[in-house]
Amino acid sequence: MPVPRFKSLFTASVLPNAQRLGCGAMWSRLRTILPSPNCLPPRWCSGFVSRMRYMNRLKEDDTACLSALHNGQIFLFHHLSPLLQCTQRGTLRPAALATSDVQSVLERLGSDGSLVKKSVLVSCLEQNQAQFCLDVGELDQVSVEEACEGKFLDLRKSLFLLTTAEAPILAKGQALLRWHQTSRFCSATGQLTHRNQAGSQRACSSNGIIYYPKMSPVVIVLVSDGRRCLLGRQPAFPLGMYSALAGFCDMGESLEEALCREVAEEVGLELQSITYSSSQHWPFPHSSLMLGCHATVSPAHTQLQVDHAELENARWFSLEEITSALKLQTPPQRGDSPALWLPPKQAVAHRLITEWTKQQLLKDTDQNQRPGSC
Ligand SMILES: NC(=O)C1=CN([C@@H]2O[C@H](COP(=O)(O)OP(=O)(O)OC[C@H]3O[C@@H](n4cnc5c(N)ncnc54)[C@H](O)[C@@H]3O)[C@@H](O)[C@H]2O)C=CC1
Ligand SMILES: [Mg+2]
Repeated sequence: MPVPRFKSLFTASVLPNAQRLGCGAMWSRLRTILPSPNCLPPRWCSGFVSRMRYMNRLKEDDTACLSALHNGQIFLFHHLSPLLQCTQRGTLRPAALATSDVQSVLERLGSDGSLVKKSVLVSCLEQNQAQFCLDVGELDQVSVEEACEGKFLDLRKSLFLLTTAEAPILAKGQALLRWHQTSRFCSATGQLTHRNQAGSQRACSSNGIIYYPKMSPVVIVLVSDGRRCLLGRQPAFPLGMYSALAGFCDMGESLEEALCREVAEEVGLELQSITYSSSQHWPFPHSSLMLGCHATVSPAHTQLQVDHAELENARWFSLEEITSALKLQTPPQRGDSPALWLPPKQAVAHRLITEWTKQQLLKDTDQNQRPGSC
């Protein structure tokens, strides 16, 4: 049961006294917890080990990867926007097309057969059927859409709309495709680099230096004062949207140091305790590994000093405001009275907010059940 488990671990990390602590004392109280089971990859189902080892082999063996590509599936992109199809139930899903079908569409549209080889390996289904992503930006967008009965949609919009488990594959595929598009030259020699068949690395054609896809570590934290949680709003966010505070790690920083610095910089608060929740790959603006945490501040020190160069606004939200916002189905439109709109379900920020909400609701239930409470 993820909720009670989260609850016990979370409360274990909250400091018993609401006293302000220096960094030394705080570090000694930091705790790291495992993410709740539903955040773990599905490794309990049979075949996980064999699939992971198969994927690893495909990254090392170009011939095996090419053969896997011929028998695999491809998610198409057009200038980094994924191809989506409409299901019979009217929902959207990423178009996973058989490689042979993609090959015939490309040939019909006048492309030579070599384009398919530019696919990058992203995942593997049961029975070791490999999945790839391919950008067909050099072809006419509408012709590909018609031939594949789908639409290319901006990835950010796609992630808001998709509910399928394939959304992270699109995020990973886009990040990998973008990395290849922007890493064509060796930064040491200026010579062309060439990729392996899986697309998991590139090597300089002159001196053999190997480059791997880059990710930036980003910390994201939901700060609580025990009663309320703190959310911030950047000017570029959609109307009404507030999210957990986030920031890129500086070179040399630990997760905890980055969290404390970001919160101090953006809202002028000092953290008391930090609890790790879960992480997520996030393709924007380039490719980030989001490290999601909960943190507390002393209820006696909650006065915000918002850095308006970074945030348009930041404020404390009550449990009632958050539970109402979690129920909203459609985003506020211009002209509506400003309602709080939360990040999409696929975002780690959403997970942090729902975890905090469950935690607060359990706390309220516990308090109401205590002897003497009315
Ligand atoms: N998945 C989720 O739930 C959420 C994800 N995010 C992501 O977190 C990221 C970081 O949040 P911000 O508040 O924007 O970060 P931030 O508070 O560190 O500010 C961004 C600034 O940091 C600088 N910077 C330092 N290192 C950088 C790097 N490696 N790449 C790009 N800029 C760098 C740039 O000047 C940039 O303008 C955002 O790009 C956003 O996409 C943010 C909120 C929710
Ligand atoms: Mg920030």
